[in-house]
Amino acid sequence: MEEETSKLPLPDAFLDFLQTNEIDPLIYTAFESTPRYIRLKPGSEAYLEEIEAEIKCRLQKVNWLPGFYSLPPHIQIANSKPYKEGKIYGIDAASGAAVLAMDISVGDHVLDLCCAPGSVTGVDVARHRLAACRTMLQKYVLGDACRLFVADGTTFSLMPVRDHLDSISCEFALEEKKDTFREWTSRRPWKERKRAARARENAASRLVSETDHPELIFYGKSSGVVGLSKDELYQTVSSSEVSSSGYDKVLVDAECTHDGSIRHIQKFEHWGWETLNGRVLNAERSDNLTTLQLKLLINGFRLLRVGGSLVYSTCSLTVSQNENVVEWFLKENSSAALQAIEAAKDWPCKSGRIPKTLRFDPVTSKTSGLFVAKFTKLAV
Ligand SMILES: C[S@@+](CC[C@H](N)C(=O)[O-])C[C@H]1O[C@@H](n2cnc3c(N)ncnc32)[C@H](O)[C@@H]1O
Repeated sequence: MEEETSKLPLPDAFLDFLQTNEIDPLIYTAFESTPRYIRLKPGSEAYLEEIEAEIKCRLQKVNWLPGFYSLPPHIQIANSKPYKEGKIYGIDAASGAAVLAMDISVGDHVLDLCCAPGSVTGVDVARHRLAACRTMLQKYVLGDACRLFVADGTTFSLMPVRDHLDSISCEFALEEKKDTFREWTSRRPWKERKRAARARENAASRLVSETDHPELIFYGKSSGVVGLSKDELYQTVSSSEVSSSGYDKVLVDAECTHDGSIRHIQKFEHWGWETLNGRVLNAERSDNLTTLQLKLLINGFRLLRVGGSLVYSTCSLTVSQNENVVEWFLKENSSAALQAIEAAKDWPCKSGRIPKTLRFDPVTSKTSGLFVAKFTKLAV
């Protein structure tokens, strides 16, 4: 069979990076054969034929991932009616698998520590990306139980709003409750907008006061925020309380070099290959990223309740940002254990270098590259 050749003119510096990190450059030859994926919004199944007619292509059901369909990579969906109407999401199947790996049940409190621009309840350090996330929650009418905080995921400390907080609320209720959160509206009162702008200025100039809290840029009607006072929302709990009242599920889809995403690497054709050094290859940036990934994993795990599960993922295929982070984390955390991902039996992926971890890549999986590890928190 004739070997498929890359259409991407990968520069020598990038090929060196791949070689150093033992990544097969072959994956970048698959960019024309890797499909695009969509997820159908639950409840939109009846519109499947209509959607196919609108985007002028047949959707191929992804048998191993419920609700997902593949389509040829050249089909654009962003301007299509079903996308604008919120019937379909553009999301890679590997990212869908990472979410499925969390095994979320109805009623679970889920924390997504690097959420933008995805649409799970969460935290992100980049305000503009989180604002895009808020737009998506509103477009897909998904935000009813969500809260979105602009915050650093390495230090974020807020617990889910649980029943025990309701009992604390009763104490507050005895006093006159001032400054309680009303139903969220995009039209903030002038005073509030002014306060938020001041907080942002302070953060930018690092004059953050000790009362500076993560900025809440959205909350749904059923998120538990409506009726709370600021003190109640921002109260902290002891580490022993976290074991029982922490999050049931945590996703740490960490910032990384994105080298496993062919579509991301393809963008350098427009950005200029010379910018690759600053964005992907720079050794100092890689070291900083590894530190950030570890800190995000440590803090995400700290906020997990005992018995809960945390999924760590990156779209890098380097060992340093994946297996090395996992190994270091396990060595330092006796309450952390890797968990096999039950749903993965039928997934088209490989094992990572550590048993129970998984690797998706364009050649093996026909998806974007993704590393996935799942941990549970043991009582110690
Ligand atoms: C790989 S992306 C997440 C993609 C997202 N899970 C999705 O599916 O759309 C990583 C995100 O981490 C955010 N980020 C970077 N540093 C962070 C930090 N210290 N705390 C929280 N988020 C951070 C970036 O702004 C970026 O949005």
